[in-house]
Amino acid sequence: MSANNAYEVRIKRLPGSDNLPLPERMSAAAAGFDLHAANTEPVVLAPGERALVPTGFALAMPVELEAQIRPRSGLAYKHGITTLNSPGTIDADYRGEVKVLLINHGQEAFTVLRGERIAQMVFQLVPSVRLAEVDELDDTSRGSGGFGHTGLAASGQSQ
Ligand SMILES: O=c1ccn([C@H]2C[C@H](O)[C@@H](COP(=O)(O)OP(=O)(O)OP(=O)(O)O)O2)c(=O)[nH]1
Ligand SMILES: [Mg+2]
Repeated sequence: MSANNAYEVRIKRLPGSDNLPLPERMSAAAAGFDLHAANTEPVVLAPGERALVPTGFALAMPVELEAQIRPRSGLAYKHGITTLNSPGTIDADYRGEVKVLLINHGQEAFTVLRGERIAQMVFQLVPSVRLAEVDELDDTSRGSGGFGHTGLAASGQSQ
């Protein structure tokens, strides 16, 4: 953390993206930085189609962080445009261009124009974890029940 209590994430504009805004928070306490599309030509997504849209930047963040690429609800609600691999994962050691995998779940074709805010990037802490292999796991009341298991005994129907 830096002096003002913020993690410093380095961001580098890639060639050709000088005139694009960097990712930006649209309100003071927004969780996400909106990402601008860096495609030079319009990208047309027919219903059901997907495309990897460039953003024009690369990152170097502290190892304890990841960045998640999440959909914008407005695009999802109005046009059925979302991120296919939601949330996308940007690893701390990734130095390539951040890209957004969009899919059109709507009924109409959608055109992605350069500069448009297509998704948002949320930074998250990733705890340091080490897997320890064992022969037996401790018991719990849930045990191996899952996938709608709770409530089955009472109603005969999962919820
Ligand atoms: O929405 C995304 C998801 C991933 N990436 C980049 C950053 C990430 O660090 C890398 C790998 O992503 P992921 O681990 O999700 O993909 P993979 O299919 O497992 O590829 P790899 O074998 O390269 O890890 O691709 C993006 O730019 N946008
Ligand atoms: Mg991977």
